[in-house]
Amino acid sequence: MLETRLSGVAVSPGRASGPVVRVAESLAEPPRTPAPADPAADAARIAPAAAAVAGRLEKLAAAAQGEAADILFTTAAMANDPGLVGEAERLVTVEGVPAPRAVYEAADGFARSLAAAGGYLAERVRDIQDVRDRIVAELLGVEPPGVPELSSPSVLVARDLAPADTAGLDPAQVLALVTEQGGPTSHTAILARALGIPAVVAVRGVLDLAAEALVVDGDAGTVEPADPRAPVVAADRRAAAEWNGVGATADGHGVKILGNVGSVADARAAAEVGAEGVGLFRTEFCYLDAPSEPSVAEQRAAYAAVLAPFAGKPVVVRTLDAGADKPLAFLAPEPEPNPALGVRGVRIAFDRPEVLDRQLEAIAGAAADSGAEVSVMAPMVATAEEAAWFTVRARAAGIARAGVMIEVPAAALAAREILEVADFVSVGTNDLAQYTFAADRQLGAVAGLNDPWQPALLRLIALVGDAARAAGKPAGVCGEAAADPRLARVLAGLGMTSLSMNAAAIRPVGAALAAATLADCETEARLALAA
Ligand SMILES: C=C(OP(=O)(O)O)C(=O)O
Ligand SMILES: [Mg+2]
Repeated sequence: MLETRLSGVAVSPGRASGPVVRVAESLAEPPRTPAPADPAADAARIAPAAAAVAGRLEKLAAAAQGEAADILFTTAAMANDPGLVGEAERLVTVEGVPAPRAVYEAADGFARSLAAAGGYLAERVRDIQDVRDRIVAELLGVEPPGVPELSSPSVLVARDLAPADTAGLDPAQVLALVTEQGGPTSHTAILARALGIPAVVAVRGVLDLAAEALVVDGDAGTVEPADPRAPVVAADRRAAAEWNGVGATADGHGVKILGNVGSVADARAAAEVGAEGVGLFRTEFCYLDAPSEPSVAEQRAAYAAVLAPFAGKPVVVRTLDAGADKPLAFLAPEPEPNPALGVRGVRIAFDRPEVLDRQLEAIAGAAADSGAEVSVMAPMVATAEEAAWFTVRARAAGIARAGVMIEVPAAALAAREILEVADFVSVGTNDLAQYTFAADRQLGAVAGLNDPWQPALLRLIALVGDAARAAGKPAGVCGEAAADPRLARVLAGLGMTSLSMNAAAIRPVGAALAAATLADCETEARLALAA
């Protein structure tokens, strides 16, 4: 066991320790060559590999409960499907394809048929891909990729995790999350915070650490080996700060304290700790796994459920921000060399306005159903023309208040013109930092640049604050910068009128603002701008 303490970037608070479970690397597509020397013998390996995978899944299913058990039993049955095994064997014996590749191709054929069938069957595509990867891994004698089923509370260690994997984690079983890559504003980090799982990202060398157990400090950003025999320690997830629930400075200057949400659980958590509304509802988080576009009725019901805890309160619903690190299967663009600079966010809507119009219709319906005071905003707007295009469409859908996010430097520089057409703006500091510093928010190696205290970023936010004051319209921050209690005061000093954050940050940020006057905030802002 190495006696090393490793450092990374703390992204989700809390301290926890326990046994390590590693997330296996994703498998490369198996090659079609060389052809097997003895096709009959190679084909004969497939059925036992499939049976072994099915057996393990059945064992997990027997230990699980409810929906998880049903899903595992169904997946086990897929692994043993004679159609799948038979087609893979045929590819080996008739076409001379090596067994791992044959399983890969046979499963993909099934996946395509399921996708074409649509509806419930299309939702099984991921399951068949999971089965495919497990059988291929079995044939290759390696660990299957993805997050393993956890039978007891564990610390997960991964190179990186997809947002869909993180969203599916069970906070009762995942004590903490450590990744070797990833940045503080990556969506995996955001989801870990929302789930209340302590997390440290960009921990160089953690994959080489041979420790059986780890202590993870999500406040200090450190990871160190623990005694594997020591009892498991789960983080205390209660927010401690005192706050009276009214977003304001000590001298009564109002700054709304709002929640960032992506699910019903997030919305309930934000309402419980006293969020005054929602400043960012990431609608795409509802559909990270969806194989096809949800209908208007489905979207309306999903959004209404998230809005329900905020009846009578302001809620900002962001239209789908698909692309880059949040791919949605039904809005996949043509392959691009630089997805973060490509067709993502509102840019997808320019090509496919009907998808946006259906979403706006669903949002208007959900507003009526829930009684929340709903506004909409568009992600990744770059110019005032784009802002005008969006607000016209939103109003045509019957949504009275329409704003845009400021997350591209060009939009911060054009904030005055944008506020001539939009009712409000909200600064997405995660992307604004990424694009200002040309530093990928998912990359641990450049995490230092994606630091919202950087004066260059704060100067852009100051421009937005000035434009909002001049226009007499609201400007908020809904990026992760708003969740830092000290930075929250700086943002208020720069003219931001609302701050939106994960549930765990609401009380500490509310308390930090209440402890300073507006003049204090402005002084802190001046110091930070000049740092
Ligand atoms: C809030 C933001 O949007 P997201 O993190 O979802 O990209 C942001 O970019 O700061
Ligand atoms: Mg963004």
